[in-house]
Amino acid sequence: MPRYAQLVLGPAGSGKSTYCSSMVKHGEVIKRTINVINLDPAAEHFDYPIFADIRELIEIDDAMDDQALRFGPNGGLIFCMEYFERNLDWLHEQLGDEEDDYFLFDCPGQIELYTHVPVMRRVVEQLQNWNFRVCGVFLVDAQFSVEQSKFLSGMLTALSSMIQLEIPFIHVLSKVDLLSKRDKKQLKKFMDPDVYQLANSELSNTFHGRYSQLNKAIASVIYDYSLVKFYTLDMSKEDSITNLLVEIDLSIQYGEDFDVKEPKEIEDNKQDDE
Ligand SMILES: Nc1nc2c(ncn2[C@@H]2O[C@H](COP(=O)(O)OP(=O)(O)OP(=O)(O)O)[C@@H](O)[C@H]2O)c(=O)[nH]1
Ligand SMILES: [Mg+2]
Repeated sequence: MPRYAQLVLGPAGSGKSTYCSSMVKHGEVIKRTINVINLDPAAEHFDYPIFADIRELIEIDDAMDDQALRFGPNGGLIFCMEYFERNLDWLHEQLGDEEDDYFLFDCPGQIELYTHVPVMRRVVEQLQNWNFRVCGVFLVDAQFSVEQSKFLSGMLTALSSMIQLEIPFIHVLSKVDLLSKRDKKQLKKFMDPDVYQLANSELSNTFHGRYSQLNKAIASVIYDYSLVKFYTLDMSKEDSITNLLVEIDLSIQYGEDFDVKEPKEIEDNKQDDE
């Protein structure tokens, strides 16, 4: 039987840890045990119970305080993640070997880890070798996505991570509860976007004329892949989390291998007949 994992990715502050905590709470409501593993060596506070924590293996201060290494925060993070990559046995041990387990990996916010450093790719490959079905949940703060050019930029980052990791991706615009009515309306237009139309809608004075050519060229890359579609997430609404989890479950075929359980009444009737 497979196990399931969501890699929770996205830029710094996009709401990854908050998402993990909300998913754990939602899991309690729907009677699904969801375990969270912290993969951020620089993380400090958690609102969720930690199943395993990379900081037990290595933490950011180990790389920054070491007199021989003397890394800053970003170099230190890459060093820690490369150390983690060389010690994936630690992760294997933490994961144990229960069937049907469901894990969320709360990842660091440094975007280069998904776009061009191979660490996360190796983690994905290893999880797949351990019989995990893995999907990426890529969060982008909705507040930075209500302008066309910023939305395109978010899409591009998501797309390059998706290409690098080669797993099903669910793209999420987070923190929708913080948007004004007007911004929510604007965002709706982007949800299943015609990217050409998006790029064309920039203003057309001289600067914007050239800028819009660039946006159009970028839009055509996204359109050619036709892979990036965003879902919105409003943590204040249970439906929003429910709908998102349905999409994620579909992407990793969660539950497809479960035994079909008969409704309790049918089982009780059967027992009565015997
Ligand atoms: N209103 C609102 N605030 C949110 C939401 N998600 C996250 N936040 C807030 O945004 C800030 C950053 O959230 P985190 O969950 O720590 O973001 P992160 O992506 O884990 O950040 P890093 O791990 O530092 O990259 C916190 O102050 C959260 O309370 C949301 O859906 N709604
Ligand atoms: Mg976090």
